[in-house]
Amino acid sequence: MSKSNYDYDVVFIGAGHGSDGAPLLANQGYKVAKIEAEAVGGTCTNWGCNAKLVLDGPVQLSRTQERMKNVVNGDLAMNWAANMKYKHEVIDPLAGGLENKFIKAGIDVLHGWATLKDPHTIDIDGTTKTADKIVIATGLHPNQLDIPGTELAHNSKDFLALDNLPAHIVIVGSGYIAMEFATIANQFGADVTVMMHGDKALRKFYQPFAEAIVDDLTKRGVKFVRNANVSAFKESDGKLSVEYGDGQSQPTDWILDATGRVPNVSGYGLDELGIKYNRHGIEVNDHLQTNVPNIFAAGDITDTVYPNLTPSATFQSKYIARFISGETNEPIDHPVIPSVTFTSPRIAEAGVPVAKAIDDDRYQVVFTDLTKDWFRQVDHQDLAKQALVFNQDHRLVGVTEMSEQADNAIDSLLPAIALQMTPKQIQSIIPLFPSITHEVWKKL
Ligand SMILES: Cc1cc2nc3c(=O)[nH]c(=O)nc-3n(C[C@H](O)[C@H](O)[C@H](O)COP(=O)(O)OP(=O)(O)OC[C@H]3O[C@@H](n4cnc5c(N)ncnc54)[C@H](O)[C@@H]3O)c2cc1C
Ligand SMILES: NC(=O)c1ccc[n+]([C@@H]2O[C@H](COP(=O)([O-])OP(=O)(O)OC[C@H]3O[C@@H](n4cnc5c(N)ncnc54)[C@H](O)[C@@H]3O)[C@@H](O)[C@H]2O)c1
Repeated sequence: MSKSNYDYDVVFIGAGHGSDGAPLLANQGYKVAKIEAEAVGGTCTNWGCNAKLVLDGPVQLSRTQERMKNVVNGDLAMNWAANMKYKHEVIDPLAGGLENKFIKAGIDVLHGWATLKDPHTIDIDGTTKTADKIVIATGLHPNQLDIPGTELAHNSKDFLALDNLPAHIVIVGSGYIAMEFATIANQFGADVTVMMHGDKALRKFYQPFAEAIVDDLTKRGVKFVRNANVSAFKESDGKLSVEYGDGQSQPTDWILDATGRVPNVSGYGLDELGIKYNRHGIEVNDHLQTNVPNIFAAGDITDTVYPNLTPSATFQSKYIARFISGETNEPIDHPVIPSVTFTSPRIAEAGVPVAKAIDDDRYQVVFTDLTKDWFRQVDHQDLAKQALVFNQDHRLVGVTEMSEQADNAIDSLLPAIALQMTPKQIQSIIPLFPSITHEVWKKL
C-alpha cells in the first residue's frame, strides 16, 4: 500500500549506505524501492571498508608477531592469494544477503541504471517508475589523473580484487587509500613506492602522527617520493614505468591511482532537471533537499561538511527518512563523526583536531606517550601517542590517537565528547578492567 499516488512513496537511487534510511520508512508503511546499478551495499560493503579490513587482518597478526618476536618465535608466511580467496568468501555474499534483508523488510530492490526523467519519474534501463520523493545516493568514483597513459593505472577496486600481488607497486597519492594499501602491500611482501603530490601524507590527520607512520613504513622498505609531480604512465615492451619529478622514471609492475574520489553526477539526468551540483557534489539545504524540493541527496554524493565516510552516509540517510515521515522538522544535526586510517598503527580522531586546538587559548592539549602505559606494553607497542583536547571547563572536546587500538580507543571516548560530559559525569562511568576503555577514560 502506497501513501501517495505514485508507484513508490520514496525511491533511493544507489543502494549503498546513503540508502540506509529505507528500512525506517518501510517500517512505517511507506512503499520504498532502492535502485542499484552494480552491487547492493555499494562501495563500503563490496569494495571499500569491509573488503579492505579482510586484507588488513593478516597484517595485524604479523605486526603483532613482529612486536613479540622474542616471545612468539617463527616466521609467519603471508599468502596473498589465499587471503584474497577468503576475502571473496566473506565479502561476495554480502550484497545478496543485504538484498534478501531489504526484500524481507518490504523494500523493492530494482537492478539497473536509474535516470531521472522529471522530478517524479525514473527510467531504469527502459522501465519507468514514479515516486513521490527521490533520494539520490549515487556516491563517488575514483579520480583518474589527467596525464598521458592514465589508462595504465588501476584503482582501489582493482587492488581489492588482485588475485596475485605484483612484485612492485607504485601508489600515486598519500591519502587514506594510499597509506592503507601501502601498509597492506608492504606487509604482504610487495616493493612499494608512494608518489606524494605535496609533502604531506594523511593531510586530514595530525601531521606529527602521520609523519611517524611515514617514517615507520620507510623503515619497512616503502619508498616515499615527496612532491613527485607525476607526469605520465608509460608501457614499453610490456614493462610499465611512472614518469615523475624532473625527468625521472620509476619502473614498476602495477600502478594504483589513489588521488581521491569524485562525485557521480553524470549520465542520470541531473543537468536535464537542473539539479545543482559542484565539484564536491550535489548542493543541498539543511534538510538535505536539492534545489528540486522533492528530491533529496545523501552520503558521499552531497556537498556538505560531513566527511565522506560510511557513518556520515548512514546518518544523513536516516535523517532524510525521519524528515520525510514527519518525525522531525529540525535542520540536520552535526554530530561528532570519528575517522580512522587503518594503517598499523592506526591514526584515529574525533572532535576538535589537535592542529586547530594547539595554538588556541580556548583549548588545552594534553599529549601522552602511550608506550609507557603498561596496557599498551602488553602487546609490545612501540609507536603509540595520544592528544586529548579539553575546553576551559575541562570537558573533552577532541582526541587524536596513533596506536594499534586507536580506532577502539576513540570510539570508546565518543560519549564523553558527543555529550560534553562533565568531570562529575565522567567519574560515574566505571569501565571494566583491564580494558582499552579503562585506559583511555582514566586520563579524563
Ligand atoms: C577503498 C575504500 C575504503 C574505504 N574505507 C572506509 C572505511 O574504512 N570507513 C569508512 O567510514 N568509509 C570508508 N570508505 C568510504 C565509504 O565507502 C563511503 O563513504 C560510503 O560507501 C558512502 O556511501 P554512499 O551510499 O554515499 O555511496 P556508495 O557506497 O558509493 O553507493 C553509491 C551506489 O550508487 C550506485 N549508483 C550510482 N549511480 C547510479 C545510478 N544512476 N543508478 C543506479 N545506481 C547508481 C553505485 O553503483 C553505488 O553502489 C572507503 C572508501 C573506499 C573507496
Ligand atoms: N579509513 C577510511 O575511513 C577510508 C579509507 C579509504 C578511503 N576512504 C574515503 O575514500 C576517500 C578517497 O580516498 P583517497 O585516499 O583516494 O582520497 P584522499 O583525499 O584521502 O587522498 C587523495 C590523495 O591524492 C593526492 N592527490 C590529489 N590530487 C593529486 C594529483 N593531481 N596528483 C597526485 N596526487 C594527487 C592528495 O594529495 C592525497 O594525498 C577518502 O577521502 C575517504 O572519504 C576512507
